[in-house]
Amino acid sequence: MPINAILTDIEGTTSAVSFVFDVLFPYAAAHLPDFVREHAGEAAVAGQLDAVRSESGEAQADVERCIAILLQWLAEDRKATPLKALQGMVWEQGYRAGQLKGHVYPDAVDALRRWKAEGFDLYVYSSGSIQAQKLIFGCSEAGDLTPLFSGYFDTTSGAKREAASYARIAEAIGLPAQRILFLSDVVQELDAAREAGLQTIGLAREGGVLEGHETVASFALIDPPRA
Ligand SMILES: CSCCC(=O)C(=O)COP(=O)(O)O
Ligand SMILES: [Mg+2]
Repeated sequence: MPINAILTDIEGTTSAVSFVFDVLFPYAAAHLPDFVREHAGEAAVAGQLDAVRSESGEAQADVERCIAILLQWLAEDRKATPLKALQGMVWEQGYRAGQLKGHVYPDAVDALRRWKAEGFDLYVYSSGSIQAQKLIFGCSEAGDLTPLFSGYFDTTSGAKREAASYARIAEAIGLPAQRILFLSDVVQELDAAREAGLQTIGLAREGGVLEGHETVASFALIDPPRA
């Protein structure tokens, strides 16, 4: 079945896991506490702190307690939407200051450019917030890659291991699910996407197989089904 659109994960797929774990997460851990203290009175941050209170079940948590909860979630790599939103805000400062540059594998850059030129519509689905997605591609080592993408999806569309999230995304894209190819390095995400009807290819950059899915080590080896 030919596809019209490609939906890609970021961490472990277009970009190195080590960039997220060794650069982005430590940057957030170092700067998030002061960022939250400085901006806690502003609506965008205050709203996320309310979401932290709600998701943690600690309705009375003050700003310092919210920071402690956020740092705990960060250490656990919990894909909590308020943490992800605040990380995006903190990383924005790092990218704007030139302290961060987004890592995107050269094979991913080449393939995304080629697929876009061929007429495929490209989308991103990551647990990182949409702001964080635009930053990693917009301030990447390969320059501004955001003109390649037609849309971005994050955990506000649902969790990445749930089929309903992919059904929601297909509806938002406006294509039948089977016309969308999803790329990821996590088998549970590929399983969920397939359950929703999307086509799937796994990325195993260190080699190996993502059980039940066609698996490649590089975007250079992906040949999207064409009409
Ligand atoms: C948008 S870059 C930061 C990635 C991130 O915060 C994360 O949790 C990775 O999630 P993914 O769904 O891309 O594996
Ligand atoms: Mg991933």
